[in-house]
Amino acid sequence: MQSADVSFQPRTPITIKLIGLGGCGGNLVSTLQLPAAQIGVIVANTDQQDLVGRTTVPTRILLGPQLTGGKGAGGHPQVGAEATLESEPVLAQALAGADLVVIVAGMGGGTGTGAAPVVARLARQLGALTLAFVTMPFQVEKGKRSRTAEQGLASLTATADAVVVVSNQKILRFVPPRETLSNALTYSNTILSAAISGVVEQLSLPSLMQLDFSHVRQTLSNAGQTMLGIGSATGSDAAQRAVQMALRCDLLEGHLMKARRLFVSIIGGNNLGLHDVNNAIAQIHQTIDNEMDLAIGVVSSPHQANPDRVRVTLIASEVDSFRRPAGASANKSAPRPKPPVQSQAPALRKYDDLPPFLKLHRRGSA
Ligand SMILES: Nc1nc2c(ncn2[C@@H]2O[C@H](COP(=O)(O)OP(=O)(O)OP(=O)(O)O)[C@@H](O)[C@H]2O)c(=O)[nH]1
Repeated sequence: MQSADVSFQPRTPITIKLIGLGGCGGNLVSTLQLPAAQIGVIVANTDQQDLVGRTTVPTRILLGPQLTGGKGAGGHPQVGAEATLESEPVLAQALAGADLVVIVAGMGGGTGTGAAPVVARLARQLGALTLAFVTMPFQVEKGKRSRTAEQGLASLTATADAVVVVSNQKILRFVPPRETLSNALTYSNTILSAAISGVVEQLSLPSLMQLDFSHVRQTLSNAGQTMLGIGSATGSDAAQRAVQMALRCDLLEGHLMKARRLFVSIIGGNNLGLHDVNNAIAQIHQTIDNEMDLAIGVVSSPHQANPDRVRVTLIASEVDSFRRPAGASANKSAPRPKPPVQSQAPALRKYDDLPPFLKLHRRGSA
């Protein structure tokens, strides 16, 4: 069993800019609880009313005032994209100096879908590692909205470094039949918020383990569409159980064993136990392929309300998803995955610490 050396390490601070696009993106970034001093939060929308009325984020950008007059994109991504191009100089100013740009948007409408690829291209041109967190629509929104969302996702995947997708429809499968649509949205927002803060907090707080930004950049740049796993637990072996949850997460689309790059964020409170973290990291090494490029970060967050809670976010990228020059073979350089290893770590004893959407699913499927 491999173990990890866990000790306090200094880290060069990086500049992070988080930008929420359209209604969904604006909602999400406005409600995230983040160590604000280190992170520049921006919301941008074609809808002036939304910008004025629904967020208190200080940096608000009206996209395409000449084109749309602040009246929204009317569900047309082409309008969202053109409005964003019109506002590119303002956006460039807001994003300047960022090492990491995190884009948040809902795919399927006009603004987020059209703006996200334009902002991703701009952020990369400015030299930032560019990650996008997006929702895909519910089936009830089907038809044009779904097609719009698929096209938007394809275009975003071609421009951002890495894209984390949370499908509203998939979340609905974990929600009891009588639950309201707005509660389903809350579940989806909880997952997205957990994933975003897992990355942003990890990279903005002092590190307990050596993880420099250049390694994160190497792991996530040109990663394409990724897999997401999240876990959360409290108690004496919280880190181990949270890691187990993330490794087995129902949200993971694809096979973790086929992943070639893996970013793992472990965030605890003031009571984070070093032996627990050490065992959790050993567990990750046991589960994944030795050839995988692995970037693990561990931080203890003073902002966390419960000092016993440990949160884990895992972003994995399969070799088939990497963006590569046309004509290059996907599997040529990929080492063969080793067969799954039977974990020697203790099995999950209870699911009480899981976020409710996963808890419901586990119970329902047991
Ligand atoms: N999880 C989650 N999804 C949302 C939320 N709001 C909207 N969505 C999803 O995101 C998609 C796009 O909606 P919006 O973000 O409101 O659209 P927009 O980008 O502002 O586009 P326009 O209104 O046409 O300018 C919707 O089809 C929903 O599936 C939210 O608060 N949470």
